[in-house]
Amino acid sequence: MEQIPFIKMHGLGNDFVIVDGRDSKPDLSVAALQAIADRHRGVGYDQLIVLEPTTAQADVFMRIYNADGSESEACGNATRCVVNMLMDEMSKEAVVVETLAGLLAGTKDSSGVIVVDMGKPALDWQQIPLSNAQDTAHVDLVAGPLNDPVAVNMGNPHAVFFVDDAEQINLEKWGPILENDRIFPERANISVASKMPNGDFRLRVWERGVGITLACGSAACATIVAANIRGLSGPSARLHLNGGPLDMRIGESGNVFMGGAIATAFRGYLDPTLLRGPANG
Ligand SMILES: N[C@H](CCC[C@H](N)C(=O)O)C(=O)O
Repeated sequence: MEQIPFIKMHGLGNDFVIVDGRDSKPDLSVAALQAIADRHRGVGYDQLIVLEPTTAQADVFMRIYNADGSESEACGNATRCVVNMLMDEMSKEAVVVETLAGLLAGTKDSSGVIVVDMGKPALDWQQIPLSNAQDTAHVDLVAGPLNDPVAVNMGNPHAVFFVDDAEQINLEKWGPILENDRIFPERANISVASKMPNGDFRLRVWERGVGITLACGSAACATIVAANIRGLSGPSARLHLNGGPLDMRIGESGNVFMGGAIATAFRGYLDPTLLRGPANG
């Protein structure tokens, strides 16, 4: 029976099963991805990451699956985990990760924090994508207490709603409704953000294909971009996610940089029964 080794890492509790497919690519069906994601019967993850060989000017290609088995183009927290892993493995000071969204460079800052360059946001309505022509700085979308989001593509689609108090929003209710709104033909990651008295932001995220997570790096990128567009912040801010803080900065080039904690939780093997899909009962 095939034994697939994995490493479990997380960025602020946004957790990843990372499989090294650089020598041989694992064959993971949607059923297997969902079975592995099950936190009771499987391993549990927000995203499953497969490292693959790269042909570009990069050190690795990173494929990203959500817990529902769908594929995503970008994942900020997993990029930081993979950068850290490859810096150790390759004894490099900086690592370039290729994703469906492009090449992302990561390195360690002077205090040991992994910082990745998440690239430039895309802000045209076709690039989000939205289903019709809209000003992405003020999207015509309402759900309960939420309205007037900023839409940002950071490789993947995001909608950011600024509210008085993000804690008060019933994200379990409105997240899935907005994720699947017809205005988002590829669905979207849904963020609610509120500015704190000290100029930081509180950010809660309903992730496309997952649900509420403890942190979402690409949503943090979308939020600093959205806050900057709305004049709510300058080019940098600290965002407080459920799992902890991310330090965000829009560089002079327009690229978005993100730094924060990551950790390795454990290593193991995917049980072959999981690879066949969900167990009965
Ligand atoms: N947790 C990830 C985002 C996953 C995005 C995914 N949910 C999607 O775009 O479908 C992050 O740190 O950026």
